[in-house]
Amino acid sequence: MVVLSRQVVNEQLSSIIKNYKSPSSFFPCNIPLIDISNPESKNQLVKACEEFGFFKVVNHGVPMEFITKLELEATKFFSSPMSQKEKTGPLDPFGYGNKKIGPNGDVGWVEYILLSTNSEFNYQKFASILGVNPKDIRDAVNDYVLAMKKMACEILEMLAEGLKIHPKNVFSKLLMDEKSDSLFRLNHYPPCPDEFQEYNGRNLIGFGEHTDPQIISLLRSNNTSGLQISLVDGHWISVPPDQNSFFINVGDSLQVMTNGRFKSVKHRVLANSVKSRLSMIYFGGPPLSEKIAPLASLLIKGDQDSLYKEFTWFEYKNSAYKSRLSDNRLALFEKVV
Ligand SMILES: C=C1C[C@]23C[C@H]1CC[C@H]2[C@@]12CCC[C@@](C)(C(=O)O1)[C@H]2[C@@H]3C(=O)O
Ligand SMILES: O=C(O)CCC(=O)C(=O)O
Ligand SMILES: [Fe+2]
Repeated sequence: MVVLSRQVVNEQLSSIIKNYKSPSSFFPCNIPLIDISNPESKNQLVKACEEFGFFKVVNHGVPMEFITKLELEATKFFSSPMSQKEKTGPLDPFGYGNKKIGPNGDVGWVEYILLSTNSEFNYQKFASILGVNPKDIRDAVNDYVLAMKKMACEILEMLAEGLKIHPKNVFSKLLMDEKSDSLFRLNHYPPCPDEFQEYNGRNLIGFGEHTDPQIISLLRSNNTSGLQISLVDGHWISVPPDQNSFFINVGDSLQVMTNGRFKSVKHRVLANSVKSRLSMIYFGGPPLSEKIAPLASLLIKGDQDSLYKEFTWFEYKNSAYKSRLSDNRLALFEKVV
């Protein structure tokens, strides 16, 4: 990162700290660990989505080469001068972002690249500014995103089978659709200097608490800690990093499609004082026109009413972009009983 004047940094920090609400407590907890190469793990997957909305996946079959190649390109990008990185922005809504998250005043100790997996993002511009071979970064993102889509679909099909829903592609077809509104994000959390870490005697927020609006998110990070998930009782637990595994979380849309049976997990990232954290996240989303509603088969079986009003992904996304990061975005769409 470029060296900023102390005044600028202090202003940004006090803004980040102002947004910091809940105290950080660390509870030992076993995060579900799932071997997706074993077809028997379907029930475990369902249980993890019901209890936590979060789990760790091993034996994922994603070639290590895809991961390391993208990590290398991302590291090159984030270590280039700020003036160059800023040329790839501003976020519109895709491109480079620094400290500002979303359009409504949220901030964090993070810089990132946000891409649509479909739109023709201008890799050429991106790469020529960096002075790297455009093909390298484009290929690295494409290979990686394709592998994420495949894994996300495998997991969603196992979940449908675990829930005994037919056909098993009810969820995965939304990601397979050529109009699927999926995103890809590279987050870089620079080490946060000690004197700032201890500011107010609290940990600084890298990425504030939120739920992901999409169907499912697949996260891979380097070996730096920081990610925390919130348990139903409101306690935060730290997720030990593991660069060889993937962390999956249920998004708001999947919570709705399962009529609240699966939980969209609240999560956040704390800044680390020593090491930088690099994470790559694939957000699997439906086409804009898709109606997001509980699956009929889940309602009939349980003889239950839908907990949610009807809405399309377009409507939900618009509403999400009007919200603050920590807002309960689904609240607006819950039926009042
Ligand atoms: C305040 C914000 C910032 C949002 C939109 C809105 C509410 C939720 C945020 C996220 C969270 C998940 C990834 C992301 C890309 C998404 O789809 O929703 C984020 C997006 C952004 O970082 O722009
Ligand atoms: O960067 C991370 O580790 C998680 C960030 C996150 O939750 C997000 O971008 O939605
Ligand atoms: Fe997230």
